[in-house]
Amino acid sequence: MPKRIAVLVSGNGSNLERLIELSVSGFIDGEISLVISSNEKAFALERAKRHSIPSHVVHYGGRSGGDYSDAILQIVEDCRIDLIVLAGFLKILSGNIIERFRNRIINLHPSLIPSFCGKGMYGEKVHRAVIESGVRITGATVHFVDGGTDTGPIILQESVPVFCDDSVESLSGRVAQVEHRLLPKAVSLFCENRLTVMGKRVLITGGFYEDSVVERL
Ligand SMILES: Nc1nc2c(c(=O)[nH]1)N[C@@H](CN(C=O)c1ccc(C(=O)N[C@@H](CCC(=O)O)C(=O)O)cc1)CN2
Ligand SMILES: NCC(=O)N[C@@H]1O[C@H](COP(=O)([O-])[O-])[C@@H](O)[C@H]1O
Repeated sequence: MPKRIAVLVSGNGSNLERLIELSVSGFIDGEISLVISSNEKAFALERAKRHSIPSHVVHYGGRSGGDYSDAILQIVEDCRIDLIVLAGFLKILSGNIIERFRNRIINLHPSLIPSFCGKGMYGEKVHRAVIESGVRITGATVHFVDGGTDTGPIILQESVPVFCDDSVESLSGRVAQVEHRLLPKAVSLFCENRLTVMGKRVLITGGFYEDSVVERL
């Protein structure tokens, strides 16, 4: 039975678009069943509408983090969601949803965690910090979500070079190209039940990513 996937967004939705495309093509053995946005003006909502995917806007509205997260939990449980994907979602989840969806919430972050992450580090702020730091390598990370911010077990990462003449726009565009491959791959592995969390590590089994003795021979 294909997994039912909810994608949580706050902005443009280019990663949502890729997940929809690769779900429809069959690369992802799952259905994008629901989109939830924290921002009523998110273009990602237009993308959901164009693909006839049900969507909700859950306004933060000064609620506590736990109350806000509970509002989202109610919606995803009513929709029988199996996997929650945070694709540019800018609110920190907390409380019951973290436990009820332990190792079933995947987040995309535009750096190589544990660098350039945590509270206040999102979107262009990440790329600006990377450029200003002078590092020569950045990248993208897909990880499971826990009660902390960008602290959950890492599923996949891929590096991206930082060029000396990079702007926030040029760097974010290069990282986005990697994100548009990395996130669907992680979602696809989840839907194929190939991810096993052991402490802070994620084991990928049953194929190309398998970290097995055979592959080391
Ligand atoms: N429990 C978790 N919730 C979320 C995580 C997570 O790792 N654990 N990841 C974020 C996504 N994210 C980084 O990948 C992230 C998003 C937003 C922020 C942040 O500082 N947000 C501001 C508010 C921004 C706004 O509303 O415009 C804040 O909380 O003050 C940091 C990291 C999604 N949820
Ligand atoms: N810390 C969270 C964060 O910064 N997420 C980032 O928001 C962008 C969403 O793009 P999209 O709306 O086009 O998918 C992506 O680059 C994603 O890594």
